[in-house]
Amino acid sequence: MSLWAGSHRPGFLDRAAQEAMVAELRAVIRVAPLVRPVTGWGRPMSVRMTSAGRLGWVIERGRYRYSAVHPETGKPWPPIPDSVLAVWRQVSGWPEPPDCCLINWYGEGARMGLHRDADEGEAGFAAPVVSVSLGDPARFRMGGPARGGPTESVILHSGDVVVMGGPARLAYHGIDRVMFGEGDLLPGGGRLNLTLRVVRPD
Ligand SMILES: O=C(O)CCC(=O)C(=O)O
Ligand SMILES: [Fe+2]
Repeated sequence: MSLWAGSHRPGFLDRAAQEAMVAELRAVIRVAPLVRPVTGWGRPMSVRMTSAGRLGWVIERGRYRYSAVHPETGKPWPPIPDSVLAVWRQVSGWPEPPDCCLINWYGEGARMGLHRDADEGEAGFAAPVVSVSLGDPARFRMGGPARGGPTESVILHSGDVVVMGGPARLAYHGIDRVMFGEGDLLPGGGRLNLTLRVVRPD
């Protein structure tokens, strides 16, 4: 059976809900600016990132980790917007709120290579990762638990929600490409993606 069964919720957010969420995210980004993390290989990622919540995901001197403060401002992350927490409550099936809302910004040409979300600790893996897409459509690729296994892809549109839980929680996934400028939610084009995670470092 496909890992996709039941996990992709196309059109979960209507246009008004998407616009309201973007306004809340812009307020977050004003306080916690987007940064371009540099990988362990010394290469800047094409995606720009920031976070909301108790913890944010950062790369510090090539090491991936969760931090209580923004890497440039040194300040705590802003709270996760209510509209985002509402999505988590509706789809996660998890009794507690997420600790981290990672905010990814894809400009023209940005992509994300196949990876697993694997920095949340064993207890964190028990909860699903919930992803929200806003703006331009993108080709999302998902495989299995092993690198190099078979993959399938799907186009994620603005307002779509994906739940990566159970056997899919530690599956490889990534963004092949963004159809830059094909959406009409964000003036000037681009894609915002949110991933909500429960983080319980071992
Ligand atoms: O942009 C996406 O849809 C996926 C983002 C992602 O996999 C991540 O931030 O870990
Ligand atoms: Fe991911």
